[in-house]
Amino acid sequence: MANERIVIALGGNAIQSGSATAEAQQQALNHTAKQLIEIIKQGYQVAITHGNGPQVGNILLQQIQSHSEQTPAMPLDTCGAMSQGMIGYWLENALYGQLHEAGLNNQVATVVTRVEVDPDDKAFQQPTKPIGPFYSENEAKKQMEKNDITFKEDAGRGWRRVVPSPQPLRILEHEVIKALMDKETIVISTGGGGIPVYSKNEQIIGVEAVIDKDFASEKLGELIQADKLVILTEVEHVYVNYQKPEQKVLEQVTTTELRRYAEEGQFAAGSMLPKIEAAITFVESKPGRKCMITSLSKAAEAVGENAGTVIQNE
Ligand SMILES: Nc1ncnc2c1ncn2[C@@H]1O[C@H](COP(=O)(O)OP(=O)(O)O)[C@@H](O)[C@H]1O
Ligand SMILES: NC(=O)OP(=O)(O)O
Repeated sequence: MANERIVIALGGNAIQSGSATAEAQQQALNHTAKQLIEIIKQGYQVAITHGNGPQVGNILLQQIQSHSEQTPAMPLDTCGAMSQGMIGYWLENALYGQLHEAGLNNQVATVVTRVEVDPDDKAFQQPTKPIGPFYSENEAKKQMEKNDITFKEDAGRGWRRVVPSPQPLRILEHEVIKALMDKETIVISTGGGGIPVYSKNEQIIGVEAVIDKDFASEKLGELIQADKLVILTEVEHVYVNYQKPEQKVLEQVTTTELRRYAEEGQFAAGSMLPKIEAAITFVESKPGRKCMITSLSKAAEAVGENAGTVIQNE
């Protein structure tokens, strides 16, 4: 519906669906932009957020591999900022072409976004967020012995480096994002969950972590007074008994039902569970708010509640 404000959170496959080359990722984003245009055409004010797990991990690895006195390695928060700039740049280019083709004249802007976290968040004691490439168990264990870093198995897909993932508390740039949206600008922000920072003695200090982009997108949705949060991922729907013979699709579901399913352990930690938690928090933050979880190809239909899993209050 025209003039409704939505946050669209792009999952990993919207950016990298195969090779990690710049060319391949830009190609994936061209396809993504095409789908996003179908939503923009409907007249929504759109804020786009995105993940950065593969990209920030690769940037960090490049820092470590080419570290020297002349080319010192950058810390993880700075790598997060680099990933926001890189993906934002690619997506701006992709949207520019697609907007032009559709005869739309919206401006697009990427906002480097800092997100405040608690430096004492218990997440710093236990890294959980997978980033970068996948390794065999052997290779991961060798690297763990050599360096002071942690690897974990990631959803049956291989081993990945894990880093702390604190909760987002406040988005420092949310007023800027809102002001740009008021002027019909399509805003790309809060990339990779935002750059984790904390404040001390009036100073902003970056911390080495990667925030979950679904939690940060939810926070953004509340702060910019969005009507809908649209979480795009690989699957068209959320399911109960996922990948079991008795798998059941969820089309329209209330937060009460979702909470019950979550308690039953229906949603995998680190993949679907954060999306479910973000959806519940967003929908319950204000009457009338809705969240859709679906695939990129169903995004435009899901916004109109004609596809995907639609989560709402009773
Ligand atoms: N109950 C469930 N219903 C649907 N998908 C699920 C469920 N539990 C786990 N998943 C998995 O979660 C994945 C989405 O998480 P992930 O790949 O981490 O997200 P992102 O797209 O943000 O990178 C889906 O592709 C699916 O494989
Ligand atoms: N930061 C973040 O949540 O990235 P992914 O969605 O790519 O894991």
